[in-house]
Amino acid sequence: MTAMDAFQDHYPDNVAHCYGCGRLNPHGHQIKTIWDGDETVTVYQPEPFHTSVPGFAYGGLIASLIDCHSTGTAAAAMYRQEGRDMDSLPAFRFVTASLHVDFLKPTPIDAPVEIRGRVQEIKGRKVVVRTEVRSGGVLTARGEVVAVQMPENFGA
Ligand SMILES: CCCCCCCC(=O)SCCNC(=O)CCNC(=O)[C@H](O)C(C)(C)COP(=O)(O)OP(=O)(O)OC[C@H]1O[C@@H](n2cnc3c(N)ncnc32)[C@H](O)[C@@H]1OP(=O)(O)O
Repeated sequence: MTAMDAFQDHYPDNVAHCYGCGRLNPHGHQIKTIWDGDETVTVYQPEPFHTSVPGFAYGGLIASLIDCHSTGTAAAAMYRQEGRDMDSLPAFRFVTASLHVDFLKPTPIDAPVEIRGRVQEIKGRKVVVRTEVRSGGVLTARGEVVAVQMPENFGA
């Protein structure tokens, strides 16, 4: 994997349909996340239809970006910890067990949103990721996600 490869570009097809991060979902956000040193970065341009109060992004969009940025970060961190390429098998795929968001300021809709994440903890199948959301360099939201490796029998 090169520095500019997005984590989501390596998701196996059968788990690449997520509304937030699946590259195979034409209606979804299709976010792209990369490493920047020990941090992970996603940059996303909201669309006009993501409006909450006119001029500002809907909080659910911000939560969704934090969510999928963090599950992607969790997977990438596990590969990194094991010194494995993201295309190697078995694949690490994470789902959200817990999503916490603090909305600090309104997030403008007409500028790119930058989400930066850091891994706080890796324990067994669990990865805790903390994120900060900025627009124009201004911190507008913080998030914390508990991501858990998707069980074989997910949904059973
Ligand atoms: C795969 C590519 C798509 C990417 C998806 C993008 C994000 C999504 O929208 S995913 C969809 C939304 N999420 C879901 O539907 C998940 C539904 N929940 C589940 O399936 C299960 O509860 C699941 C898998 C999260 C955890 O269940 P299970 O595998 O039995 O976990 P379990 O063994 O109990 O716990 C593992 C660890 O996680 C912790 N944990 C589990 N649930 C939570 C929670 N809600 N809050 C905090 N911690 C939790 C446990 O405490 C444990 O930690 P520790 O080892 O420190 O004790």
